[in-house]
Amino acid sequence: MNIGDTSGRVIDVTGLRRRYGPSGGGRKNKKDTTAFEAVRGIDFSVERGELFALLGTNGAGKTSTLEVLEGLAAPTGGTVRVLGHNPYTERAKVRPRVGAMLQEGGFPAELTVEETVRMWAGATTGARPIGEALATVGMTRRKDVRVKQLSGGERRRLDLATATLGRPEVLFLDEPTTGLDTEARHATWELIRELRAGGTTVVLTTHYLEEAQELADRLAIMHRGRIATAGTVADVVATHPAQISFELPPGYTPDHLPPLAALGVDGQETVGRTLRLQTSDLQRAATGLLLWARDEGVELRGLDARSASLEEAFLRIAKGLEDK
Ligand SMILES: Nc1ncnc2c1ncn2[C@@H]1O[C@H](COP(=O)(O)OP(=O)(O)OP(=O)(O)O)[C@@H](O)[C@H]1O
Repeated sequence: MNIGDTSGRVIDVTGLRRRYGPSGGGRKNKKDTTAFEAVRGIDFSVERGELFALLGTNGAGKTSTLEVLEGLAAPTGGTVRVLGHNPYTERAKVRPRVGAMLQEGGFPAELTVEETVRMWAGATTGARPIGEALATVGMTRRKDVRVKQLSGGERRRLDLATATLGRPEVLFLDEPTTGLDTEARHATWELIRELRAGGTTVVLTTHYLEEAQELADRLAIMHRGRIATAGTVADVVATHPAQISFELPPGYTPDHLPPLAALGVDGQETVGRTLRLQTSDLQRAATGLLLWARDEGVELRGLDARSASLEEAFLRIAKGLEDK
């Protein structure tokens, strides 16, 4: 029995695979006999009202995943449920309840912004008023401009206006702020936060780690078709070491320091006079070093102690997997 979406889980992805080429979908070129598996068995779920971010290197498989969730492509393996339904075979049940902002909106170039939104509203169940849709994305003053005359950032805003027109329960955003200037990016974040506060479940892909850090309740980092790590920002960051760096005092070498392993230091490197220490116990290592410096009566110039950032975690994951 299909019970629809009564639980808190709005999206359920199990063992998802997507292949392009002869035995999958994708390329139309019949001479092309190469197959490529862009998504290689991934699992994740998204709870109602959550914002889930898919991060990853170029070509990691984010868009390929999102297209399956949006019902635009069938998986070549695994199962996907959106609001309790198969988004591909039961598209008619799912489509009215979701909004999608694709990487390329592809609106008719000759229509004005307002005409575009009106046309879209005609095909959207329970569309919000056109004026409101334009106002939310800050496009009211640009309503009479033709699509072909819009800047890249303005097109993204128009994409967002149409994606949110039907007040969707689930919103898919593929790189929503790519090409936006800083102000427009922050305005878009604000809008996404408002939608989320109103109960919309959001899945977004992004290349901006700051965006994921700002918005995501949970995230997954994809690399070459697989999920390398997933969790809250804090979970992902916690699996990577914190760093302490400082200049060695004049006349000192690393050998003068207290035994670093006993302070919880797992790794170290020296660049010129600067020593960089990695630790999974930042407080213990920092306290030990500071006490040592006080007892020695030396100054640790340029002292910097901080947890890993999402960016560092991301780079380590990408690099670590690249090396394998
Ligand atoms: N129609 C297609 N035919 C063949 N290969 C494809 C097709 N579309 C995508 N791919 C390949 O699948 C892989 C994943 O692409 P996808 O667009 O899902 O990655 P992505 O994580 O969204 O990347 P980006 O961040 O660069 O947008 C890439 O190697 C890409 O070249």
